[in-house]
Amino acid sequence: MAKFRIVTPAGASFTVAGGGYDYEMEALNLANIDAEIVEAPTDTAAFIAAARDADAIYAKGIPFTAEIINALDKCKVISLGSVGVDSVDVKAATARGIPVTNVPDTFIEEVADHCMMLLLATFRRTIEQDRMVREHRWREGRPALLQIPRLMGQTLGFVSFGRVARAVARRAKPFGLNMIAYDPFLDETVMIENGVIPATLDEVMSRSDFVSMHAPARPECTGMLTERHFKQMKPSAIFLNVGRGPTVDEAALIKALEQGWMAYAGLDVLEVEPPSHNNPLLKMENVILSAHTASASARFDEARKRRVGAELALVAQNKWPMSCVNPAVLQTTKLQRWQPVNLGRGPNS
Ligand SMILES: NC(=O)c1ccc[n+]([C@@H]2O[C@H](COP(=O)([O-])OP(=O)(O)OC[C@H]3O[C@@H](n4cnc5c(N)ncnc54)[C@H](O)[C@@H]3O)[C@@H](O)[C@H]2O)c1
Ligand SMILES: O=C(O)[C@H](O)COP(=O)(O)O
Repeated sequence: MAKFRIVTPAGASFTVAGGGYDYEMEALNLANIDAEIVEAPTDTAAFIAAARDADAIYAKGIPFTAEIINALDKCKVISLGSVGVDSVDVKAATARGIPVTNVPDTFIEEVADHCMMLLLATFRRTIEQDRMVREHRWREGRPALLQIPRLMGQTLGFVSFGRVARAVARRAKPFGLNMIAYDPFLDETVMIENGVIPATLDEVMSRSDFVSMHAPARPECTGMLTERHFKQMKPSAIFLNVGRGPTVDEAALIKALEQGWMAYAGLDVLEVEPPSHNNPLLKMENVILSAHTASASARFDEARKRRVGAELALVAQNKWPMSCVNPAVLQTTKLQRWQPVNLGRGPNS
């Protein structure tokens, strides 16, 4: 019998250490799948030539456009090792009846930790304090620090209240933060059960001391927060983003920080990554940045690779994958439903 052929872009290994160990292949081997993972050139034409007869695509490194997806003759699944599915044209995959999988549960806790780190570091002015000591300006900045309010009783507002935001809310609760959230696709009872009061987007922007952005990079969320929204913020408020850069109009965010419409920002994600040398955010004192590394931990690389391997193994056995972002297509594939079934994050991810 022919091997189950998985095609992936060459050299697109993940940046955080996995020791180069083939966890995906181990997962496939454990399921007794006779599979091969073939690395294909990243140039579109060459990739298509190599991937045309693939049984599965392991998507990473390059954008999976409609051009690539429409050229796949017998692909049964496109699997991603990330939560965000913005690198795949899911609409095109759905039109071709190809399920797209992601890794929704593997590193939520790390991202939530990172968000809390940015919240505390921006609020308590960690970078300035560190610099003050190293530059022998012991307690020089103290008058400014004495303006910092008490964290307890401040309001944390979430834009989108998915898995990461809920994990942040669990961490923020013992700090005594009041919490509100805007999420048009989520049942309000989920917010209430998580200690968060449902609100409109305008209320989140205007009432929060921290606005934490978690919207997915769906086309309708691109540039979702604009100048109008930033103008609504309290001048003392802090903006956090561990979601996706393009969900924010970055020029408007820069203007807001320059004009004092808000006080500070903590950003793990940017509109263009890595940023250009002349991105003004890189020079701003009231910004803390990280390099889209919120998910990084010793566990994350292994966990997401094992999960990708498990999804590919299921499809190789003609079974439904566990986390499908376009679950409607499963009904039309030849893949079999099995128990327990988790339809994943559904159409709003
Ligand atoms: N910085 C990182 O390393 C990192 C790590 C993980 C996830 N992410 C990003 O964070 C995003 C959120 O992750 P998650 O695990 O919480 O996702 P999730 O799918 O659990 O939650 C997404 C939420 O967004 C809501 N939503 C959908 N469309 C919306 C809209 N138009 N307006 C407002 N809300 C809308 C959904 O109802 C859902 O509750 C991901 O899409 C991913 O891009 C970044
Ligand atoms: O969406 C995610 O899972 C994180 O942002 C990490 O994604 P990446 O590995 O594609 O950067």
